[in-house]
This record gives sequence, structure tokens and C-alpha cells, in this order.
Amino acid sequence: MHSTQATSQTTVSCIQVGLAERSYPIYIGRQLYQQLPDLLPNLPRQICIVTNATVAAHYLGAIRAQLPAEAQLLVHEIADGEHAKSLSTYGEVMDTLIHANFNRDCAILALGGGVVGDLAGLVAATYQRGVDFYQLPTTLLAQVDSSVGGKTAINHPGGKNLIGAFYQPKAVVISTDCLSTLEARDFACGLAEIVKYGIIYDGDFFTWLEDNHSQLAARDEQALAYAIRRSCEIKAEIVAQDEREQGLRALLNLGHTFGHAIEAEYYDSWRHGEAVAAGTVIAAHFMQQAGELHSTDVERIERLLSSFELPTLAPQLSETLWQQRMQRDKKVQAGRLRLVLPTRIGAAELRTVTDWPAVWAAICRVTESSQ
Ligand SMILES: NC(=O)c1ccc[n+]([C@@H]2O[C@H](COP(=O)([O-])OP(=O)(O)OC[C@H]3O[C@@H](n4cnc5c(N)ncnc54)[C@H](O)[C@@H]3O)[C@@H](O)[C@H]2O)c1
Ligand SMILES: O=C(O)C(=O)C[C@@H](O)[C@H](O)[C@H](O)COP(=O)(O)O
Ligand SMILES: [Zn+2]
Repeated sequence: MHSTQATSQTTVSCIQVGLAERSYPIYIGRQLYQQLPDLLPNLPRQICIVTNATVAAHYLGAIRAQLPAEAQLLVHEIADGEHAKSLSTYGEVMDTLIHANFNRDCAILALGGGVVGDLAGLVAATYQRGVDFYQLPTTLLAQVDSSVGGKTAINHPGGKNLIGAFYQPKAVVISTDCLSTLEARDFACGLAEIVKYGIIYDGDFFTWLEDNHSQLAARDEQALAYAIRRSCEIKAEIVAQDEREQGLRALLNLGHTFGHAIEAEYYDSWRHGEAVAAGTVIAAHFMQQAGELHSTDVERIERLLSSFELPTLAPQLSETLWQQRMQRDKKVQAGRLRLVLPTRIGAAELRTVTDWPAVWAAICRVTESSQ
């Protein structure tokens, strides 16, 4: 469900994530941090903002100024980067809450990208068995993907997102003006997840992305607002039908079985969106090899990702490492790999894949040469 409403200051789009008693709004607009009292009128007395120093320097002041004067406010800054999605950081946030005597009626606000949101969400899901959680996503990736749908997680040295919970926020507030301060590489990571929605679900959206790639790359306000809104609509529709990934939701994992393997080996040099881009190309080549995806579709996927300066080749990794990492994917059932595979632009399927040599051949076709 999508509606538009005018608050005291600007126009705000609202998409509803329909999950019965756990339904919640996604508000999208500009300068929304200046409108928090209108958008989040029911914040409790105790509020903990989880963020990092990079994001806090830009946006914490505006938010602080909008919170009720009588609120007991805690700010916990985690380190910047994927390494912070860890058990030790999780424990530190818990220590902060416990030492400040935060009660079960407190709220956790995640102010940041996917790292902050995933970690803060897990804290919210588990502190005193669950407290209210609000997402204030500040990266493009978090605005189009990670802040919506309730997947929360931290990493383990053995793999990505291995410890987590499904826990929905009470609301998501997307203030699109935040994106002006985002570095180019992080901006491109968000575009990778946007391209994913076109491939798995909406071929017309993919064509729109092709037609508007230069406006998007230039962060044109109107193009970006549409891409964010359409991405959130698609994610909300999928999550409303399959909250806990029993089937349909797995499509949101296009490219991730490969991507998570790359990330877990190269946290310092590969970002999530980049690894997903390379993983998506591997999935496309696998289907082309099988004669189930037309070469023009593979070329369109590669061209669109490249136009956003995303990688379309995977780094070198031994066959054993690929297998070990991919076996830890959460879609594995009874020891068998299940991959999300595009059948055309606009549709994908979750399939059990037992033909490892075919998977390995696709990986090899899409791997950077050693020269
Ligand atoms: N829960 C989900 O459904 C879901 C979906 C997709 C990705 N993820 C997870 O999200 C993470 C990746 O998220 P990400 O790409 O946002 O990375 P990130 O959270 O590391 O943010 C990227 C960088 O941008 C900085 N930053 C954030 N907002 C900024 C702003 N407005 N201006 C300037 N700098 C800013 C951050 O400090 C960081 O350095 C991964 O851990 C991935 O697994 C989760
Ligand atoms: O919301 C989902 O479902 C997704 O799969 C979205 C992905 O973009 C995201 O990276 C997610 O965290 C991956 O989940 P995982 O279950 O593979 O850890
Ligand atoms: Zn992802």
C-alpha cells in the first residue's frame, strides 16, 4: 500500500509493510529528521540511538534536537565498517543498555547504514527479549533494502549474518537528503540491490533503471526518489507474503550465496553491494550455460551493473574455499545448495543445485584473471 501525506513541513510518501499486528510504515521524503515528532509520535521515555562516528557527525545533531526534551537519551557509537557487525560489538551495546538501566519499554533507533541497522536490530530483538526498534537508514543500500523486512544479524568468523533474528521495526524513516554525503562506492552498493529488484521481480523497473542510469549515477533527486520508492514497494510486497523466507523471500538473496562467500573472505576490500553485483553475474552466467537465460539478458545485467561502476567479476578464490563458504549459506537444506537463479529479466527461481561442476564453471567464467 502506498500513500502520500503532507506533514507540517513537506510531502512524505508512505509505504505500508503489511504484517498484521506487526505492520509498519516506511516514510520516504526529504528532511525527515526535522519531522520526527510528526512521524514518530509514540517514542518512549528511554531512547538509545545506535550509530557510528561518521554518521553521527552529519545527522545526530538534527535528530537529537527533535527528540522529546524529557527523554533519557543514550547514544552508542560503534566502529565504522563491516567488522563492527560482531558478537563483541553486540555485547558492548548490551552493556550500555544494562548499565543505564534501560527498561523493556525503551526504544532502539538505528541511525546509519546496513551495518548499524543489522546490529542494532539484533540488539532490539534480544534486549530483555525484545524492545521497540526504529530504522533511520542513511545509506542508499539501507534505504532500499536493509532497513525494511526485519532481517537482523551479526557476522561470525565462519560466515556472514550467521547469528540473527527476524525482528520487524515499528517504523522506517528514509530521509533521502542524507545521500548527499555518501561516498561514491557506498552509493553504488545501494544501486546493486536496486538492480536486484528489477531482475527478480519487475522487468519494467529494470528497463527504467537502464533508461535512467545516468540520472541515478548523478544522484538526480527525482530519479532517486522513484528508485527508492519502487524498491521499498517491492521489498514490502515480498516480505508481507513471506516474512520468514519460506519461499518467495529467498529471491531477495539473488547473488548473495556467491556474494557472501566473497565478502567473508575479503571484508576489508569488498563491500556487500559489490559482492552481490559480482554474485549476480555468476548466477546469470550459470543460467546462460544451462540454456535458461538468454545471452542478451546476461549482457544487459552486466552492462547496467558496470554503468554504476560495480564489479562484474569475482576475485580469485580456491574451489575449496568457494564450496566451504557457500555450504554455510542459510538457504542450504539437507546439505544441498539452493541458489536464486534468474530465468529472465523480471523473474527468478530458488532451485536446489547439485551439479557443482556447473556452478564452478560459472564461477570460473566470472573470475578476474590472475594477469
Ligand atoms: N538486513 C537486511 O535485509 C540487509 C540487506 C542488505 C544488506 N544488509 C547488510 O548491510 C550491510 C551493508 O550496508 P551498507 O552498504 O549500508 O554499509 P555500511 O553500513 O557499512 O555503510 C557504508 C559506509 O557509509 C557510511 N555512511 C552511512 N551513512 C552515511 C551518510 N549518509 N553519509 C556519509 N557516510 C555514510 C558508513 O559509516 C560506512 O562507512 C552488510 O552488512 C549487509 O550484510 C542487510
Ligand atoms: O531481506 C532479505 O530477505 C534479503 O535477503 C536481503 C539481502 O539483500 C540481505 O543482504 C540479507 O541480509 C541477506 O540475508 P541472509 O539471510 O542471506 O543473511
Ligand atoms: Zn544484500
